[in-house]
Amino acid sequence: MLRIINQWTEAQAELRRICDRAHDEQIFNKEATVREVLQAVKRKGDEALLAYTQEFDQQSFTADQLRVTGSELDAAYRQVPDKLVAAIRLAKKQIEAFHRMRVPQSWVNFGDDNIVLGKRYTPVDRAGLYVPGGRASYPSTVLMNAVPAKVAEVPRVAMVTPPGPDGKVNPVVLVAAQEAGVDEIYRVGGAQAIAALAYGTETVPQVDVITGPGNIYVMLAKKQVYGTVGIDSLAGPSEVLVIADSQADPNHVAADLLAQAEHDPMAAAILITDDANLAEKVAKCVEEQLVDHPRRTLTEKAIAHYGMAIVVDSLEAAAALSNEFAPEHLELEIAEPWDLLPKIRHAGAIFLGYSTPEAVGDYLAGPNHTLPTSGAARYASPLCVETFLKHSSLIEYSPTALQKMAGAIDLMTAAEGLPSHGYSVKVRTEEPS
Ligand SMILES: NC(=O)c1ccc[n+]([C@@H]2O[C@H](COP(=O)([O-])OP(=O)(O)OC[C@H]3O[C@@H](n4cnc5c(N)ncnc54)[C@H](O)[C@@H]3O)[C@@H](O)[C@H]2O)c1
Ligand SMILES: N[C@H](CO)Cc1c[nH]c[nH+]1
Ligand SMILES: [Zn+2]
Repeated sequence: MLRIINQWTEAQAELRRICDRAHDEQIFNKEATVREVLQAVKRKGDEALLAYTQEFDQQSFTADQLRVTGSELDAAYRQVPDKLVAAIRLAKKQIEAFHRMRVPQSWVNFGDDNIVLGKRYTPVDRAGLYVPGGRASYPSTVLMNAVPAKVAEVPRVAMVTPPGPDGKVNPVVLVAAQEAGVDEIYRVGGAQAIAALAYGTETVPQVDVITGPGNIYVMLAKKQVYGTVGIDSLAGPSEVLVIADSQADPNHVAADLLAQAEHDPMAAAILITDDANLAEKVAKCVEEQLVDHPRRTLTEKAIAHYGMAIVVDSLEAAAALSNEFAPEHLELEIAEPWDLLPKIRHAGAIFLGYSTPEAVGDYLAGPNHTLPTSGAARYASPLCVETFLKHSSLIEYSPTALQKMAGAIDLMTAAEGLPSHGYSVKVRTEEPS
C-alpha cells in the first residue's frame, strides 16, 4: 500500500530515511562484504573472481570461459527479432545524437606578451562498463554507457555483466554491445566485476574509469575503488519523484511510480502533490496495477519500504521537498512544468509534462539514463562524454611574460618557504652576478 503523508516534518524525515537507504547502518555489513570481495580479487585475480561468481551467481566457470566468444556474439543476432534490433538501432542513433551535441573541445587562448593558455581534452585509455543483470537485463544500459565512451573515442572499451541462470549473457545485451562498438565482454557481475576492472586480473583488463549503474553491491564497490580508478557517479538503486497537480492522471502517475519500483526492492518511488484527492487515487491505482504484476513481490517491497505519497500546500512546497531529496529522476506532471523548473535545484533527469513518462528517457530520448542516486544529484551529474575525458592545462610563457611575473612569483615562493620554486624563475630572469 502506498503510504500517504500529510505532515511536513514527517515527510522531511521520511525523505531523509529513503535518501540515506544506501548509506545507513544496515548497509555496513554489505560494505564489509564488498571490501572483502575487492581485496580477494585484488590479491588472487581470476581465482577469486571465479569463486565469487560461483557464490553469488551460482555459475561455475573456468577463466577462459569468462570472456564472451565471437560465436556467441554472432549467435545473438540470430536470437533477437529484427524489430528489436531496429529499436536498439533507433535508440543508439538518438543517444549518440544527444551525446554528440556539445562534446568539449580543446582550446587555446593567446594573451598579452605571448602567453598561451588552454585546455587539451584526451580520452582515458581504457573504460570498463558495468551493465546490470541480476533482476533484469539492460540492453538500454549498454547503449547509455558505450555510446558516450565511443563518442569520447576511448580506444578500449570493456564491458562486464552478470551471467544469466544458464551461464550465458542475454543475447539482446550482446546485440546492443555490438551495435555500440564494445570491444570485449566478460560474464561477471557484482562487486567482483568492479574489482576485476579496477585492479585487473589475468583475464579482465584493468581500466582507468568504471561507469554504469548497479545494485547496492555494485554501487558500494564503485565507491570503494574510486581513486584507484575514476567512476561516473554513485548510480545505485533507482528512484523517481513525481510532482503532480490535480490535473494529472492518477493511473499514469501510478504506472510511473511502479516503473521505478520494479527495478529493485531498494528502488524508491515518491509522489508529491498539492491535491489530497490525487494522492488517494494514485494509491488506489498502485494497488490495482500490482494485482497481476509479473514482478509483484519485488515491486511491492520497494513500494512498502521506499514508496509514499506526500500531500503539500503548493507546488513550490513540492519543489522544496524534492530539492531536499535530490532525486535521480524527477517528473513534473503538472500543467506548467517550465514555470516550476526554476525552483528545481537538484535532480539527475527532469521529465516535463503529462506526456513524458520516465521510460522515454530510460530507453531512447537521448540523454543518459545512468544517473546519480541516494542524494548524489546534489553534486553529481548524469553519465556523459566528459565522464570518459579528462583535460590537461596548457601553459606557455615567453621570456617577456616570465620577466613580468617574476616579482609576484618570488614573493609567493618566499611566503610558502619554497626556495627552489623561486630559484627556478630567478635563474631564467636575473642576470648572473
Ligand atoms: N541509477 C541508474 O542510473 C540505474 C540505471 C539502471 C539500473 N539501475 C539499478 O541497477 C540495479 C540492477 O540490479 P540487479 O540486482 O538487477 O543487477 P546487478 O548486476 O546490479 O547486480 C547483480 C549482482 O549482484 C551481486 N549480488 C547479488 N546478491 C549479492 C549478495 N548477497 N552478496 C554479494 N553480491 C551479491 C551478484 O554478483 C550479481 O551478479 C537496480 O538497483 C536498478 O535500480 C540504476
Ligand atoms: N530507470 C533506470 C535508471 O534508474 C534505467 C532503465 C533501464 N531500463 C529501464 N530503466
Ligand atoms: Zn527504469
